[in-house]
Amino acid sequence: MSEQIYDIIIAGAGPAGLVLASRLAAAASALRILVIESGPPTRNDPLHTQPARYAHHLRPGSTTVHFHAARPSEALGGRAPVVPCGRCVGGGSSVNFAVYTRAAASDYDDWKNVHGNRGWGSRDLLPLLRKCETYEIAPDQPTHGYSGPLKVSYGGLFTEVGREFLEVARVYDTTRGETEDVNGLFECNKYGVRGKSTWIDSRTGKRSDVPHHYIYNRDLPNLHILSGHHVKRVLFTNGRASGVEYVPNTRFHPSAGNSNSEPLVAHARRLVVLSAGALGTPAILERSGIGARHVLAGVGITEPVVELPGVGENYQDHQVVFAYYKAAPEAHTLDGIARGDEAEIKKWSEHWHRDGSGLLAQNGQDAGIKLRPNTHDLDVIGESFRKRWLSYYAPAPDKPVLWFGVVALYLGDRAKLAQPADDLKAYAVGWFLTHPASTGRTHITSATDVDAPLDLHPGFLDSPEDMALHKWGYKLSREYARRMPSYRGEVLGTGIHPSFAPSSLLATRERDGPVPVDEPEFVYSEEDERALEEWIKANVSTAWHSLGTCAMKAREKGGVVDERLNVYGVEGLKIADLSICPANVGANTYSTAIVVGEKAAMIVAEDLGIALQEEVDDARVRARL
Ligand SMILES: Cc1cc2nc3c(=O)[nH]c(=O)nc-3n(C[C@H](O)[C@H](O)[C@H](O)COP(=O)(O)OP(=O)(O)OC[C@H]3O[C@@H](n4cnc5c(N)ncnc54)[C@H](O)[C@@H]3O)c2cc1C
Repeated sequence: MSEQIYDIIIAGAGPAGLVLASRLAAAASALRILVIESGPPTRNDPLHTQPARYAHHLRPGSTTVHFHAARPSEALGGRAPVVPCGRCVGGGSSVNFAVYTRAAASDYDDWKNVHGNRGWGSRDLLPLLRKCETYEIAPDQPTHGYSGPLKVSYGGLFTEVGREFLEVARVYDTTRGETEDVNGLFECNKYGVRGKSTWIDSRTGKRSDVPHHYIYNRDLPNLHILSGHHVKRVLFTNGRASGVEYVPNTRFHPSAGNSNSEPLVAHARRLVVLSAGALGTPAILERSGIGARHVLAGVGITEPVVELPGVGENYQDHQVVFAYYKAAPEAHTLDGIARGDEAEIKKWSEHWHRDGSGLLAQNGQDAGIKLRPNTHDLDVIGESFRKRWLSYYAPAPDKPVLWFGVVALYLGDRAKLAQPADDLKAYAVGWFLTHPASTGRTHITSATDVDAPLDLHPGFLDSPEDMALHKWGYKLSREYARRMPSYRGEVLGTGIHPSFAPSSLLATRERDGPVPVDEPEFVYSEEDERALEEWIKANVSTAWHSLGTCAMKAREKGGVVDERLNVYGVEGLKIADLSICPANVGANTYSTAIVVGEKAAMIVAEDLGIALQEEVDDARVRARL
């Protein structure tokens, strides 16, 4: 058995774990830090650095994403959803869609005031939200940063469907108005004047992932990243985390035998941090004997190290649905790149290499709104949502109810297409629930086998008010999409839209172009409503935003960590990833993962008595703004 000694061991190289590792390694050269990551390295690989290549990572057989199959769900009509998570150096930050959105201030304020975590309110986290970013979009915005490692821009090309979505909104929805900054934290329900921003560098067209901007570009000799290895469990000596057991990932080390082989050991003199994400971290804790007694007993651990019933509970996600429409042949979409069309990739690579522009420097998601219902919308949504609206949303005017917007590609199953043509150009008008009422859980099924599937129930649609919001989302989607000049009818195929009766006006048909913006809205019969519900059950899926499974709240309320990220009941063990979120955030989750990493770095630095370095202003960026 090989043994190694470090000061700090971090399990998982996702964005939160790597931000933490980078900040600490830069601040104290004497600290020896080891990060152990299940997946492969990502350095200078265009599949990671070119933002538009994200669909590649979601293909079957992907080596950079792990597909967690959940158990069949009654609320989904017996369907078993799949939750993919990034599994590579950078975690989700290296494979995600690079959509830049930020939570509502009140989301973080809830973490502080409702869940009792001092230091985690919006005013506490704002300096960290600024510290991580360089906002290339506009100068002097009060909540944005201008010297952080991660660049934020509009990307390399404004798609037709993005522009058209906003043009339709200006005429079709005159109630909400526009704003310069949809991500300023303190307001929502307005359309961005230029659309949506991205985690993309405007100068190079590169993805703003964490490895290339916090790790690979820095000289950190005291930081070692061991990729291709799974952390199996945490080791304890007299109630203190003293190291980890880990095994080679047989996918990258086939000669290592199986994942049950004799584990390797790394010792931590000062701290072990779990940063394996909302599905990885609770699994490591449970394999280490920390969790609910009945869950641990179920896998043969009869003597828990610490009994913490909250481990793996409180799972949350955003429940996304996409409704697809055919786009005009001349519209720019990411379909060719997503299909791996070499000529298309070569063409756009030339732009990308030349000046960071074009479709490869894009994510196809350049228009949308963080939406709240008005009085009329509340009537459309119906009574099942009213109570949640009054108790949760009405008192917090900065909280959206849906993210609603356009995505310039067909991301669905090609086997469902009526005509799986290679020249299909499509766009979705899709939505996700920003704070679904439904929650779920995840637990291990083996105490020893790191490759054993999880017992995962994400809980999609378990609460009826979530269904009501999805139905509203679809109704809006059809109305926006068919008014856009690039519209050429719905994408036809099996289950791509609800099975409305052929006599219904809503039935999908071949169409040549858009309807006038003042076209009357569709009216849904009871039969249409039923067809829509069945379709939502069949199509709602993860928004790839898992969180909350080791919540930061009081132990007696199911909490797993305290506000200093310490796991209850042991010493020397912290968690730094999205599993700590006590409640959801109304936005895509990358920015929150980075902020958790930045906050964890502050907390650990305070604990160890070291000073973190500040970011130095990038004068070149300032000159360009
Ligand atoms: C396909 C996809 C698209 C997304 N799109 C967007 C988007 O456009 N915008 C946005 O804001 N957010 C997006 N997200 C979400 C965002 O990327 C995640 O919320 C974020 O990455 C979570 O960060 P994390 O640090 O909590 O964990 P993760 O990113 O999940 O990282 C955890 C890491 O730990 C590793 N790990 C797990 N178990 C072990 C183990 N036992 N041993 C060692 N290593 C382990 C994993 O391999 C992984 O690399 C997307 C995510 C995905 C997957």
